[in-house]
Amino acid sequence: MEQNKYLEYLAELYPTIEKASTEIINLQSIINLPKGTEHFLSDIHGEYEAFSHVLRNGSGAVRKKIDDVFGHTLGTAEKRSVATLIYYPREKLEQLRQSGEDMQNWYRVTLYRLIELCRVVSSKYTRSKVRKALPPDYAYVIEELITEKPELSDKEAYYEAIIQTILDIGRAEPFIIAMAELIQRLVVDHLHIIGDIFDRGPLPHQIMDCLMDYHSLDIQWGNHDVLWMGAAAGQQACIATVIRLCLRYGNLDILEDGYGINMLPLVTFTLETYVDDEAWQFGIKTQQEKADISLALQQRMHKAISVIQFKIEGQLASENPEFGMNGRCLLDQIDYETNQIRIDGKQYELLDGRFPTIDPAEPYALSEQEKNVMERLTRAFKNCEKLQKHVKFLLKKGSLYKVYNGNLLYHGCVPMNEDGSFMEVPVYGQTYHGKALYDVLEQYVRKAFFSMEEEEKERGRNILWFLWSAPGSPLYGRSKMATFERYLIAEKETHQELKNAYYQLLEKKETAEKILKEFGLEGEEARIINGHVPVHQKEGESPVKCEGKLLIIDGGFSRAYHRETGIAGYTLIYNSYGMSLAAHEPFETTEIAIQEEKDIVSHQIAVNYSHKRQTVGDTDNGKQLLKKIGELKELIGAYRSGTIKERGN
Ligand SMILES: O=P(O)(O)OC[C@H]1O[C@](O)(COP(=O)(O)O)[C@@H](O)[C@@H]1O
Ligand SMILES: [Mn+2]
Repeated sequence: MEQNKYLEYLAELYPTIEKASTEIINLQSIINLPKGTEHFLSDIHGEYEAFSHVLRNGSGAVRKKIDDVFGHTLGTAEKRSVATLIYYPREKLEQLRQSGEDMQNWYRVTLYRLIELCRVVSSKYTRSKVRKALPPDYAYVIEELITEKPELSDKEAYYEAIIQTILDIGRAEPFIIAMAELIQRLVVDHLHIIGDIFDRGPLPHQIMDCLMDYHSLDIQWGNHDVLWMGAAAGQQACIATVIRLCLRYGNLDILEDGYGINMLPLVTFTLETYVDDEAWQFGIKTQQEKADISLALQQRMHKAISVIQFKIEGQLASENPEFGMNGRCLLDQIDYETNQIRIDGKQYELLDGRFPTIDPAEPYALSEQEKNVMERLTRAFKNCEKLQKHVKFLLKKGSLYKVYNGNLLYHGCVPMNEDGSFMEVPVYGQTYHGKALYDVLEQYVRKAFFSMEEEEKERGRNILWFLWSAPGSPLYGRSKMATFERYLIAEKETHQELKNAYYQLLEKKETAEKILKEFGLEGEEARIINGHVPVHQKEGESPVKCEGKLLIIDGGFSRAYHRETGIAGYTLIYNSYGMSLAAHEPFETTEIAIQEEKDIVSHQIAVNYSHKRQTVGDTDNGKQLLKKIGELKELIGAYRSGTIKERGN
């Protein structure tokens, strides 16, 4: 009965045997095309320029196409020039014009080369998909140029006539730009962002704008992303932490200029409360003078907001004991007379004991002024249109994990015990592990934004904070976040954030197999793609774990971590021949990338490679299409057997 209803519904869309048959033929031809290229990036951390570069070069995928097409006919330098032109067409054209190049000749040669490339990169897609990707102004001409025309007897003359016209009417440059952008667009079919778009670097808002324009993507939230989502939802510990991190990295511009969130409430409060406090322990990492807020003042604001954060976090940790964050309740362990603190039974000297807003009798209570500051900031975050737009997008395209074409994608870990069993994590009165833990946490994230019940909304907001830094958080996966200790205690032993057992267990293949099974994946080809932890290439660490079943691709975009990792990091490409990791050199600036024609992909590591190309039929989308073909065949059967009548005229 149900099936019949479905066929009736399908009959509305394909009212005749002929229409249903045509659709089957169309779908079948898509299924036989090579699988589209997937591109995986993670841990971008506000580094817009480096991110944008890697997006443009497709982690080496554009260069690979250039090699395929121009193999021995172009030298390395020329290929590099073509690559830079495709990444930065406008800038490259400008540079050439100034260098005194014979432009007419260069236009002609370049147009031929780009057409050649466009033909190859578009051959993987159906005409209709390519058509949708074409820039409207040039759609018709480009389609003419890149489509094979066996019926033409003198193809050369035909193409030459079109190119000559483009040159004659002075449209070579916009045409070159359109072609370059089209190549970029077609080389990567789908993008995966495995978390941590925000914090540390200066331009996360521009990354978000760029992602919002991208043709096809999904996002697995990282702990830094949920932190910003929490702030947007009005969760005050998240708001304080977001501001603290912006101050720590000299990134107030993100808030003030990027999002238009005014820091005046915090500035006035700091000026009144921390007047003669140098706040030495709260230095700014990437020092940026701002016209209106001096470094000295930023440092004090940094202290002011940190103290607010410690207070709010202490309250939350004791109101939610099951979050396992009692270790964050440190303010009541301080002896305010002697400036000592007790942690795990040991006394430590505090590096800074001046806390003008802390009442030792009630150390977690915000002072009246602090309350006022937080109320104003909360309003500003909640009313910030741009931030709300970005977070809506994160909710729409994002999730805590994703199963895509046989791979499992997540930012942090699946919390485990040392014996390899999944860790039970309590969430509001019930415990969960593995996939169920991920699912319940994601539900709460969505409740924070969409629930109609204030209590559930509040729980959801607090889960965003939990996800940021709790030991049971799959996005964080460390025993504690030692923020207080790092600022205020010299002894390094207190700074230790122990990684969840997962990270040790990664050396064994069974770990990955167990996790994949938990998420419904099996077989040789299934893999976990993970972000979050930098790979220490300098010390010989490999991004390939669990005998190839798990790949850690911390993109290492974060400049602050280059010293530690030795290279900028890894990204991943999964095309129809298999998967390969791209290792990146640190990115300097866009200007240098253009001037010196630098690509920053240092080498590629094949993870698995096969000469038999995977087709769309092997992908999730392909399986859907195959299902649809099956249904259409049934529909045709129903037409033929007379159970369903053809309709229309
Ligand atoms: O380098 P910073 O700014 O001190 O940040 C360190 C903090 O960031 C964290 O590493 C979390 O960020 P990641 O998700 O990027 O690892 C914490 O574990 C640590 O306390
Ligand atoms: Mn992270």
